[in-house]
Amino acid sequence: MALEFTKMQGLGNDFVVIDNRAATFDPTPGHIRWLADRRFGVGCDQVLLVEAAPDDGVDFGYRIFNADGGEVDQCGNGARCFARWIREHTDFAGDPVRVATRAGRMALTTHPDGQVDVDMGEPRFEPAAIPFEAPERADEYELVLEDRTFRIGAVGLGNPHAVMRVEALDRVPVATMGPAIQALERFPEGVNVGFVEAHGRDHIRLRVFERGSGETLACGSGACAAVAVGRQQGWLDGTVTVDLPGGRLTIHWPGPGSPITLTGPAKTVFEGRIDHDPAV
Ligand SMILES: N[C@@H](CCC[C@H](N)C(=O)O)C(=O)O
Repeated sequence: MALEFTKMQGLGNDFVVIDNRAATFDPTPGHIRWLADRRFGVGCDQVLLVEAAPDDGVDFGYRIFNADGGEVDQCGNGARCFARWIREHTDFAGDPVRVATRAGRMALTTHPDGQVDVDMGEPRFEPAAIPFEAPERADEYELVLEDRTFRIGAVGLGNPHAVMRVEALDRVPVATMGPAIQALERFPEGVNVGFVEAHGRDHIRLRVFERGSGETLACGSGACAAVAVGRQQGWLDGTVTVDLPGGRLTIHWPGPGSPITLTGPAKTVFEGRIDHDPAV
């Protein structure tokens, strides 16, 4: 088996994108881990499949796999790359591009300057919708890690997020705290963990330790999660500039009852073809 792919990135969160509209690729977790492997495969944080539309209400289907092989429901930076891939590889001219994911439907709007807007739907704060184990919905929850208590916000963006506000982002041990929070049984489907340093009401710095991929240079749904939690807790406004290690996103959330949108770049790095490793 040989696979044609496009390598793409959104602020350094990188993707192997495969045209699967003809449904010829039925990946196992082993296939995904091989494609995502930076030494034995292509290398990426997530593998994205472009699929045929499952019904008349959308233009395409969109499947997402983390580097560890697990299929997940949402990827904001991936959605921007997905929209750019559609513009570069098909003659589809509809605007926005409407896609179906396991998390629901998304609308993706491409701009001539390379920026893409993603409608990520309404943030969900009910614990069952995240999912997160808590006796009742709250703006803040306490988490105990090795006898220390930390305060987090929890939110669902089609995928689960924990958000911790910190004073000094560069001093946070993201590589150990991220996995420790992910391992808590209170997140039955795992969680993406964001650490946020606020600079006023309209600007934050953010690092995200992603479920299934580790710390990435940027996480679109994580940026939406950080802004949704900050707005819900009352320390952020409705339009926020988010600086991640890989670059800048703009997030807009008017508040409850409205969808949250993210805007940022998406780029093709190269096109390639990889022969199937018979050991996979
Ligand atoms: N990088 C993504 C999120 C990808 C999925 C995530 N790791 C999960 O398991 O939910 C983004 O930009 O949103």
